[in-house]
Amino acid sequence: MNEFWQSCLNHLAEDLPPQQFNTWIKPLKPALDEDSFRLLAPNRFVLDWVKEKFLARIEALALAYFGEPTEINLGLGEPTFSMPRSVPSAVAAVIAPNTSPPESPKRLNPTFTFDSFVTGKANQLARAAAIQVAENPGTAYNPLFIYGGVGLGKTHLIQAIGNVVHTYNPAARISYIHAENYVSDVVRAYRHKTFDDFKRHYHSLDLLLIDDIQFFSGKGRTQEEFFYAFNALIEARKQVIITCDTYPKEIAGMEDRLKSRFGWGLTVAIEPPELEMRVAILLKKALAEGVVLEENIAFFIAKQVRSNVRELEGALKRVFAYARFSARGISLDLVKESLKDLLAVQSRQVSIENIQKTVADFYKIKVVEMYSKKRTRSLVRPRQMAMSLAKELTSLSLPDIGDAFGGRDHTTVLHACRKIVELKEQDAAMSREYALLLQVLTS
Ligand SMILES: Nc1ncnc2c1ncn2[C@@H]1O[C@H](COP(=O)(O)OP(=O)(O)OP(=O)(O)O)[C@@H](O)[C@H]1O
Repeated sequence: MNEFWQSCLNHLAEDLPPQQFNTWIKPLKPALDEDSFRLLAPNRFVLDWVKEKFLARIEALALAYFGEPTEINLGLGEPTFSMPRSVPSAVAAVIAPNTSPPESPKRLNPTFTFDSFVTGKANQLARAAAIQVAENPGTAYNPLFIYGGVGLGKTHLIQAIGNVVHTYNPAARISYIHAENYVSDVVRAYRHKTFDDFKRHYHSLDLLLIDDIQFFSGKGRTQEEFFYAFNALIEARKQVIITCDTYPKEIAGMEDRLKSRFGWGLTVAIEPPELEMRVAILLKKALAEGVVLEENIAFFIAKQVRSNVRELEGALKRVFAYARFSARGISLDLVKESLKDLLAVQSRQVSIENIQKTVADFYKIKVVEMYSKKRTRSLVRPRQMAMSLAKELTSLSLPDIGDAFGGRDHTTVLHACRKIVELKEQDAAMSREYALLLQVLTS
């Protein structure tokens, strides 16, 4: 069985993107039973995810290996994460009660909760990981690193963790800090020679939530201080949660030793919400203001505002304000009037030509190659990406899109859209590229 698992690991390491392999497959440990083959996951979160996404694949590998169907059972067992040597293994730690009086959670917004956070495909993994960490601070995933574009809910999610931890343990020392403020704290400590106080504060926390860490870029002294604080907290099994606009390895101007540490725990992405999720967010936000929004109106707004949730909220606020000032009810006409400027900008920006140009620039190919008949791999993928973005961002039909790509058939466009959905699910890099292009085109 051990030999099978080794061969299975080899296959999966080749098939899966490294991030997925390291997060989901590597922590599994084979357990030999009399008459069945069991894999032990370190926690329920990993167990459920593996069951849903990878079990069928592992069973297919078992069939190929043993030449007969082999049932694989999944169970819970000891974590097998290989943690850095200086870090104690992550087992059942709870936040230790403090001896000195608790600080109230710094700058936590009480409305940022898991309940008020709408879930969809774009953020379900990040939310599940956040819940896991909130329930097991310091032991589930440390650090938890959440990345994604602006206004997609990173701050909301990490503050929701802070709020849960505070509710479970009001004595926990929790600090939420935006990276820019952390930089200011370092500068202040430097000027007033108060690094001892600075260290005492940051090294004694139970939960550090640090937002938008890309702001540390190029700031050597800040990075050095953060390195010490990070090590001290992780070694003491205190939870660190970080958000960033990009994947750890891609943060420009960040020391390598920090980038590698950011990947020690779990790294999860938040992507721009899909249409139905945007509608759900609008309905929920409206309800929070005491307004029951009609679905067709929510769909209309959600179709126009695609870039991020902050903009979606902004559009909704504008509609509400317009309705109040003009003392009218919320109708489709009123929405169109109130969002007039925004709609004009959107329709100017997201033309199919714009999409083709942007995608061609991104992949460093010529725009004419979007229409050409050549089918080399280096052209096919960008073309499929552009078709899929055109489907999402314009109201053009499949045949119209096919026409705009050198007179291709609508089935080619459909195939492209499906292929991109599939690739986004399998390949983290692809998914990031898509999110990035979406954001560039709609911001
Ligand atoms: N899934 C969601 N459900 C409900 N509200 C959301 C969701 N995602 C984001 N929001 C709301 O959108 C607004 C912007 O979110 P937030 O500030 O968390 O984004 P961010 O990713 O941290 O952005 P930035 O990178 O600019 O800091 C907030 O008001 C937040 O409550």
